[in-house]
Amino acid sequence: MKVINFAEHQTVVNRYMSELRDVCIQKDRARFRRNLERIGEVMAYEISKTLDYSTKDIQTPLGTASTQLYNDPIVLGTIFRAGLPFHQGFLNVFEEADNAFVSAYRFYKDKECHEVGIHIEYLATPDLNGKTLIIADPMLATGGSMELGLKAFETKGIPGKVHLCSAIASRKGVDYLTETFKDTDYTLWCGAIDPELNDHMYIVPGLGDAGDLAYGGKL
Ligand SMILES: O=c1cc[nH]c(=O)[nH]1
Repeated sequence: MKVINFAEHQTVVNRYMSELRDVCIQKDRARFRRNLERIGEVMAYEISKTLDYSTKDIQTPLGTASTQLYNDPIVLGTIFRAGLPFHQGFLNVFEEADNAFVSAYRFYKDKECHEVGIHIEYLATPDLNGKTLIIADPMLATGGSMELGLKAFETKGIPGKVHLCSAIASRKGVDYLTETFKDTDYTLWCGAIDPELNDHMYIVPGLGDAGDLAYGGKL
């Protein structure tokens, strides 16, 4: 598996990332969602460079223009709920794509929120056989929900190509997925890779709870 870290490059993505993380700016929910969307748009553009293209002739009012168009049948997969605005960014770019959804939530062994696992409940996906699957999961903490989300999707067909996308990943999550998918040609795209996970499996410095920041608190 190949890992791409946008934070290693001097691009506008770093500005979107800093706004997501900034404890004052992130209070503006609409802006928080839009920044996740914008990172999705840039990642989608970068992924478009890896697709398979063929030459097509386009009839204009004045003649014929020859152009390179991609052939990949794209499916955009997302993990509820924080994945939704990130997913929208990919869909803005690959607007003809099919879509797949899975719900994953953490369950805890005690009131102090010590995590024991991730539970998959809802799954809605088209046939994935031979498709180019792009999974949007903005916070890659342990890597568990990305792995389980992919496994859940794979019950509906084996994709030809897989792109795993996160806005912020932890070093531990990246190492876990790199080991788990070491014999694959998957690509993991990260807006940044942060050094730590705290006792509650939140990424540090991270940004907090992406789902709550995008959509408000939950019970
Ligand atoms: O830091 C984290 C980790 C997982 N999910 C989040 O929203 N934040």
